[in-house]
Amino acid sequence: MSEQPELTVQGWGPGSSRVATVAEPGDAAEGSLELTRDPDLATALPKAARRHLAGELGWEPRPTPPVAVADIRLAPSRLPADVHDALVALLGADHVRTDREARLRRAGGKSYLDLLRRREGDASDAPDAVVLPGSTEQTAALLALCAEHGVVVVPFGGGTSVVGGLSGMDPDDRPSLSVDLSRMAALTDVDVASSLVTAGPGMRGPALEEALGAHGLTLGHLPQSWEYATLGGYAATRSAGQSSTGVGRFDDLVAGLTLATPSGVLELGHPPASAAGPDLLGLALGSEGALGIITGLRLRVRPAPRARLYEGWSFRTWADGLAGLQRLARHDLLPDVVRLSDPDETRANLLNAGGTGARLLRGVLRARRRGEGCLLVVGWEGLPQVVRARRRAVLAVLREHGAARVGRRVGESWRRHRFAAPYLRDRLMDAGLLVETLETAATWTALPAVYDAVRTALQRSLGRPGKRPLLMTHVSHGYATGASLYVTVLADRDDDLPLQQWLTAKRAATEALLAAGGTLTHHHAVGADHRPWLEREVGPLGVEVLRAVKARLDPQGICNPGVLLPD
Ligand SMILES: Cc1cc2nc3c(=O)[nH]c(=O)nc-3n(C[C@H](O)[C@H](O)[C@H](O)COP(=O)(O)OP(=O)(O)OC[C@H]3O[C@@H](n4cnc5c(N)ncnc54)[C@H](O)[C@@H]3O)c2cc1C
Repeated sequence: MSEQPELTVQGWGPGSSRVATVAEPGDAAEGSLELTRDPDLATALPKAARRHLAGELGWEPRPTPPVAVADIRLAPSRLPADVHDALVALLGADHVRTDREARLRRAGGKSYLDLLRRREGDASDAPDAVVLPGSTEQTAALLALCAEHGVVVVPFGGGTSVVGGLSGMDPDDRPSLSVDLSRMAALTDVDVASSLVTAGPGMRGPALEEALGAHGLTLGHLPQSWEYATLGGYAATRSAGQSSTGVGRFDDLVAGLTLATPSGVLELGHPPASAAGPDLLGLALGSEGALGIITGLRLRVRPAPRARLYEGWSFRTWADGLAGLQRLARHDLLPDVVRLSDPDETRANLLNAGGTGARLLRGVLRARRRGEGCLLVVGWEGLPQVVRARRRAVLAVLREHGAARVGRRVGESWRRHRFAAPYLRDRLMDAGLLVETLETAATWTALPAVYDAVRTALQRSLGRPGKRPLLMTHVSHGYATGASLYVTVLADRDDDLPLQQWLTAKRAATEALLAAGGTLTHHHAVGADHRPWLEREVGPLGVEVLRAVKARLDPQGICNPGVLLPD
């Protein structure tokens, strides 16, 4: 694995045209996947897809490039000199940075709103300084120092938050530090017999998988942000990956962790299992830096898969697809990867894919006398005989629900391109588009209503005479009790009020999905953006309990005060 570059300030991937080489777990024998960052939309998106988008959205492609990075406005650092000197004494001068580049790179995350701000030249949410502790002890001392001086700390993992988790907002407007965890990024212990490993919070997915590969192990957590996101970030946001239906959400993969807080260090989690009171580990998972900083993780790993099989199926309708998945879920037959696209996403993906693969697929669908329908990608990983047996059990159920098999090429193509979409987003934003995603989860019973409610709300909010949004939805994580819904939204951008346009649409969608029985978030976390609705999910007493825990661990309220808890 080549060294992973830093994310560019205004988009996804590094600034250069060559993007990291991505070797997925188990890829060694087949060679690795290399993503390239297309310089413009014309090469990134096939002509048919551009035409389709323009027709669907009422969008006129137009150049809307970001301002030059050199022109991004950055206020002078407000870090008091005595705190700066104390930090240098604690961490060393190399690990306390107030330079423009360091601060800009840790300004906010990668939501559409974050990118809009950075593209418009606004970095008012940048930290006053960036510090890089190298151990739990240094992190604990750093927190004590910041608590004493009233300096806000915002843990920074990969910087891929899409819910404003790194905005550093503080009601008291105190100076803020971005605590970059990239120095704590090593695999420090491997216990093969117990399927447990210990790793630093700043380790990214590719580095972890490479290190585990040497021991014949894998974690198997593969969110779309896998190239950049970190283990600490996954735990702090309760992330879910593309194989989470099979391997579990990140929550399920954490056996224990170390949480440094201004009041001391907590060691949480006792594998394999414990009944010693309520599980305090659950308090740290999803705490988004508001209770302290995760400085180490014990993770549950598994043997690297010996076989991997991905394939595509086609349902005639969304309802058929949901019914098929529900049936599989109830009988504990769901594959490791399950991704059911609605008709709009299926059509867009077929156009976007272009090339021979997509032509072949369209041919297969025509031959089977179906429209584009709803594409289902399924994948199994593990021992060859187990993969074969699990697959056999699924095929019969899919066929009973009217699904037609469209082949392995489709599944393999999805697998190989599954990290590419964020690169395309930059190009779409360059051409005047609003591009954002949102997600929720609901029981199988409520899922159809949640789907309809979100679509209606977004269509109403973003529709204008001659213009309408394109809403592409998929189910990506299945449970016995329900599934997640993930919506990609494209619309012609309002060039005058772009932030307002999305804030209004997002508010409408959130109200609609909550009213229909969806959860506030399935895997992106609360951050700053979802804070106003947390009480709707956990109740007023639930918010009070969280506040009480925060008051005990962080009495000065310096730990990421802008996230999780409502004002
Ligand atoms: C293109 C794209 C695709 C994405 N795909 C997925 C996906 O498939 N699945 C998914 O779940 N999410 C996805 N996300 C969201 C994001 O990647 C996840 O939330 C991820 O877990 C964040 O990890 P990070 O290391 O980048 O954390 P950051 O963005 O750096 O931080 C996220 C939050 O956690 C806090 N934090 C970070 N590290 C620590 C720590 N060590 N201790 C305490 N708090 C900490 C931060 O302060 C912040 O509030 C995607 C985002 C993008 C931009």
